[in-house]
Amino acid sequence: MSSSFGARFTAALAERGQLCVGIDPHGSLLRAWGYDDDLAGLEKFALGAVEAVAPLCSVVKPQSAFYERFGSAGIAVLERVVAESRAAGALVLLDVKRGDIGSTSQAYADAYLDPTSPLAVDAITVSPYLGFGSLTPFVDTARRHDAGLFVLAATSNKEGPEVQEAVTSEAFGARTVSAAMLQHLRELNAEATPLGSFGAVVGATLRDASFLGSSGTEGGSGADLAINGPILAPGYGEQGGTTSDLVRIFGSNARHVLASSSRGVLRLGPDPLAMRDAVARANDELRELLS
Ligand SMILES: O=C(O)c1cc(=O)[nH]c(=O)n1[C@@H]1O[C@H](COP(=O)(O)O)[C@@H](O)[C@H]1O
Repeated sequence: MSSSFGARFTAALAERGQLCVGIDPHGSLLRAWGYDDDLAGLEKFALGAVEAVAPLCSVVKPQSAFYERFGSAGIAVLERVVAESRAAGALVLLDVKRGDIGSTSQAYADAYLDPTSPLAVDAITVSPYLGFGSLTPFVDTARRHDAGLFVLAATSNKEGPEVQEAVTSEAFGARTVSAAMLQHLRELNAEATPLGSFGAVVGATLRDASFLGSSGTEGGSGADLAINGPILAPGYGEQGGTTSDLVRIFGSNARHVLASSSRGVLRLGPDPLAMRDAVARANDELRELLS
């Protein structure tokens, strides 16, 4: 790879738009497409979705668990999803939400970020809740191989605030956990051009983004989300997040936001034209309102 993930991300969004489609083979969706919820169904569903949307999308995001449930044969399908998405010109963000003690994190980083690995992708999601420093092997490996990370900062689910809005002790800055994660990312991305490679996950569903502020009680969209890095906004579509929510939450940083929708697009299949049409319309709306 010749350029950093941040540079590839920036170019991909400029060329193809800000919608990411999640390739999440839910059993219920396989059945809705007329397939059995088995390995053959998984393969037809996942590769059909990739064939329909990957040529149009800047980024596709397969969620590993939906493939893992079929064991090694499911992982083999995931490998094909990765290869065929890349062949269609999309970046691949593998959603695995990994995070462990440092030495184990290194093994995860080798599995997903080293280009010689069978499951190597452009970027992965990681969880910082063993402490941001436990992600150091991911950061170093990503730098070495021009890959990217998306760190869970403020997730789209309603249970997240118990952990993410908690306020750290004075020793760690007396700010919300989410604000602390964003600060770490800001430091990792400092001075990168055109954009750093270390992204944040911030849900498109947040009703109040003020807890992302450095004080924990004020702030909000503008300065606090200026991490000079990519932002993944899941929860767009099926979970209720809209383009106007992205404008409200991300303010002037909205141009670095990748809005992610899985079921909202996939449930329009198996007709490829219906899925492509939904991607094109969402990208038009995002382009109009976010840039
Ligand atoms: O990291 C993620 O992708 C993620 C983070 C988050 O805060 N919320 C969230 O929904 N996700 C993932 O985004 C996808 C959302 O799917 P839909 O609700 O069907 O659009 C799923 O693959 C989730 O695992």
